[in-house]
Amino acid sequence: MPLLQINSNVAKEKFTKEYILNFGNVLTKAMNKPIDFCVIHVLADQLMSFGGTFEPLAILTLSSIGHLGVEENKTYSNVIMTELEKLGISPTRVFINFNELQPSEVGFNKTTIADSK
Ligand SMILES: O=C(O)c1cc2cc(O)c(O)cc2[nH]1
Repeated sequence: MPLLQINSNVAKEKFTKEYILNFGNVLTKAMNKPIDFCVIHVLADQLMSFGGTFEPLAILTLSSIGHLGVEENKTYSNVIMTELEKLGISPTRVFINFNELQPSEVGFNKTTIADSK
């Protein structure tokens, strides 16, 4: 659990392995899910503008089987944007799309998560 995709115009060098691993630990703790199936995919150095400027920004998708919701997503938004602030990305220049998935909608190990639990 879960899949966090980060698209950003910030330099790839800023997304160190240590930073990414810590991000996963902080996020999975907040989501109360094990880190076992957690994937963090960073697409850095992207050519992106926001509001007519090229100041640091990030657009994210958080996909998860369960554990998302109206109140929960506010907490995850806080946690995620706090981590991104460490790289100089203002919370006013971040959007997160929350994507709730069914176990049958995620393929894994030649079947789906629905069958592998
Ligand atoms: O919630 C999970 O455990 C979960 C969903 C999901 C979707 C995905 O595309 C992945 O690569 C990992 C993953 N984990």
